[in-house]
Formats: sequence, C-alpha cells, structure tokens
Amino acid sequence: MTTVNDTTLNKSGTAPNKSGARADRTTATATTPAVRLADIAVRFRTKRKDVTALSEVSLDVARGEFVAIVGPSGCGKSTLLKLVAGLLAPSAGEVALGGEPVRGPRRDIGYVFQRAALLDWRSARRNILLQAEMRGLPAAAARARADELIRMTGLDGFEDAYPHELSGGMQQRVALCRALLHEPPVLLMDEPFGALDALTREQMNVELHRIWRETDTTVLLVTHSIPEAVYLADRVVVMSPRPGTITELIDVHLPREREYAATLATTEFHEATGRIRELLGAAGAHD
Ligand SMILES: Nc1ncnc2c1ncn2[C@@H]1O[C@H](COP(=O)(O)OP(=O)(O)OP(=O)(O)O)[C@@H](O)[C@H]1O
Repeated sequence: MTTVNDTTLNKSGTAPNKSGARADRTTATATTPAVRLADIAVRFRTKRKDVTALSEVSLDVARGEFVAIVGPSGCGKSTLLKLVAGLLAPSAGEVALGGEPVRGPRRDIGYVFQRAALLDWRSARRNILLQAEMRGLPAAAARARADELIRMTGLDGFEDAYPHELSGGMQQRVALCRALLHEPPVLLMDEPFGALDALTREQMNVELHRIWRETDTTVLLVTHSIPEAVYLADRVVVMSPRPGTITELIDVHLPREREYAATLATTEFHEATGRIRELLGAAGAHD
C-alpha cells in the first residue's frame, strides 16, 4: 500500500498502469488521462441554503485504471460521478474525458446505479439492447455484443427472462451489460451492489473485476464498502465529510488476477483496508 496526498497527485497525476506497476512521472504526464478533474468546486443553491458539495478536488484517472471512491454519506461522491458524466457542471474547475473538456451530458460513458432500473415489460436481452436502440447502433452488431456480454456475466439461459423472474444479482448483471453495450471507454458505478446480499455482492465483485480485466474500460466506482473498494481497485480515493475534498489516495498493490479469499488474506489488503478505516474513523464516518 502506498498513500499519496491529493496535493502531490494534483501536480504529478501519476497512476498505476495495467500491470500494477506505477508509471513513471514523465510517462504519466505525457499520457492523456481518461478522466481529469482539475480544481473542482460544486455549490448547490437551494431556497433554504447554499451547500458546498465538493471543494478543491483534483484527480487524474489513467486509461484502463480502476478507481474506487469512498467517503462519508453526503461528501459528494455521486456529485463527482455526475460531473464526469456531464450531468452537472462544476461551479469552478474543469472536467475532461480523454483530454476533451466535458461541456454537457456525455454519451460515451456507461452508468450503473444502485437500482438496476430495468423495464419490466422487456426481457433481459431487450433491456440490454435498449442502449443500442437509444443510440441508433446497428442492430446486428448490437445483438452480437449483447450475446458476448450475456456470456461474460453468466446470464446465459436467462436472456428471455423478464426482470421479475431474475434475482437482484442477475438484474444488476443486466444493468452492467446495458452499461457496457456501446463499449464505453469510461464506466461510472454508483454503489452498484449496495442492495445485494453479502454473498451475491462478493460474487459480483469477482465478476466485475474479471470483466474489467477482459476489457479496456476505465472504472470509477462509488462504494460504502471498504473491502469492496480495496479488492476491486488500483487506487482508492478517500474523501472527507462535506464539503468533500480528497483526504488521501491509496495505491493498492495487489496482483491483477485476484482470487477472492486469498486476496482478503494478504497483508496488503489488511493494511489498505486498515488505513482507509482509520481515515474515515478520524473523519467521524463509520462506513
Ligand atoms: N441537486 C442538488 N441540490 C441541492 N443539494 C444537492 C443536490 N445534489 C446533491 N446535493 C447535496 O450535495 C451533497 C453531496 O451529495 P452527494 O449525493 O453527492 O453525496 P454522496 O457522497 O454521494 O452521499 P451518499 O453516500 O449518502 O449517497 C449533499 O449534502 C447533498 O444534499
């Protein structure tokens, strides 16, 4: 485990590469990050009060990197994902995807939420294909990609089932397939497994990590589970209570292939989860 404070990262933006080794600083600055948040502030003005949700947040996420975001409730984690998706404009600072400033809703991202939000009257396959219909993608290619994702997520045999015939885990798999159908370079996940039982959640963690390894997707995952963050991520962003700032960035030095039980038994896993707990505990959060 290596910890880097946000001030250091603001300037260097270094990030681990796919092999788990750290890219050297010169290479990292020469490479355009998949996601860049530069000096972000977000203020909400409501009739009753003004809320500063995020303040001085800077973060570079490398292409193909898996970053988990943890922090106390209300510290601005969902707000941060909305900025990347272009669903919200920052009050100050710049957001860029692949070097291009984000100026409005982005179609080239995938988004998975806590609730799968499937259409009840459509089968699993037709829920996945909705993404293609909304984007006007060629039907044959979309069907082939949907079949590939169905296989990758172990949904074979349930393609024609309706949402009420699927378990919570299966519904989230359908939502994941739908989010990946158009092969987005960036996948945003907001507490995607929060409504699942502990065992299904573990299985989904293992599957998500395998799918991420098999694709080149950059992932930003918001989670309240410290073990989930450390098991899945290359780096964990730990946030402070509102106004959310980055308290610390934790590099997770685990091998790319991560067998679940063996990973949880490693010293690296214990050190990283311990450090995050300490930081969140010090901030008064008990996630
Ligand atoms: N549209 C909005 N208008 C006003 N305030 C908002 C709006 N969206 C978010 N907020 C406020 O901004 C802060 C951050 O909200 P956000 O949902 O990003 O937090 P979070 O870290 O994702 O929380 P949780 O972990 O509980 O889901 C909260 O205080 C919230 O009330």
